[in-house]
Amino acid sequence: MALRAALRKSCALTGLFCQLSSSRHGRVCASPVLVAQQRNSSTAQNIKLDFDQSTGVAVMHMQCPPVNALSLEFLTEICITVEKLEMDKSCRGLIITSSQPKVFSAGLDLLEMYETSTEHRGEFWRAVQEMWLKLYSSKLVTIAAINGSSPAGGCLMAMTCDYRIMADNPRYGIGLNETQLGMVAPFW
Ligand SMILES: CCCCCCCCCCCCC/C=C/C(=O)SCCNC(=O)CCNC(=O)[C@H](O)C(C)(C)COP(=O)(O)OP(=O)(O)OC[C@H]1O[C@@H](n2cnc3c(N)ncnc32)[C@H](O)[C@@H]1OP(=O)(O)O
Repeated sequence: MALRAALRKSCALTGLFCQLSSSRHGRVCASPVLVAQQRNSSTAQNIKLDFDQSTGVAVMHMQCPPVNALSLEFLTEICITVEKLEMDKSCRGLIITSSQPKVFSAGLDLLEMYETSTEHRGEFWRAVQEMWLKLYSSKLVTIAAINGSSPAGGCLMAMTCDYRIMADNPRYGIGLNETQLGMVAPFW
């Protein structure tokens, strides 16, 4: 409850709620650094992280153009970001959202599965597993602020958060479409 009260007070979250409600109708892996300041912001390759120490709430903006497709590198970056936040005792909550217009995440990066080696696909699917397990088992309160379409792996990511809030726009879809794609998630 205390955290939720803090969340309500958070300017970051207020901004996000405004954003959500008003919207009706070759990569290098780098990790963000948290420094002890009242409010700080850091940018990695595909993630912009805003952390407000007074509320303990971090906002992770996914900015992996064009559609936040979850590549091996991006999945790794997400995991490292969550791990770093978990190690910071002043961080209690994490909001995940997108900087890309109209899309929260297009799900798994299809190019990781097309004409790649068996070894690569194994590594990729293990990273998928690690990402959702990390979010699902995180001690942080996690919220997906879904400000765009979120098919397949994007939906998985949202499902593994504690709470989901989605922009009210009929153009934004969410759900698992693996059957349509003829895809079966492998044994890990
Ligand atoms: C809580 C417990 C949980 C337990 C869970 C247990 C485990 C369960 C296992 C679950 C397994 C999950 C498996 C997941 C699989 C996947 O995620 S496969 C990927 C599926 N994704 C899609 O089918 C999405 C396809 N994309 C779209 O529908 C649209 O692109 C969009 C996201 C709605 C955006 O539309 P729009 O804004 O019109 O952009 P586009 O022009 O369509 O696309 C822009 C460029 O982006 C490229 N792109 C789109 N999606 C992907 C992708 N997924 N990977 C790679 N690239 C993608 C697209 O090709 C365009 O590229 P260019 O043509 O070069 O511009």
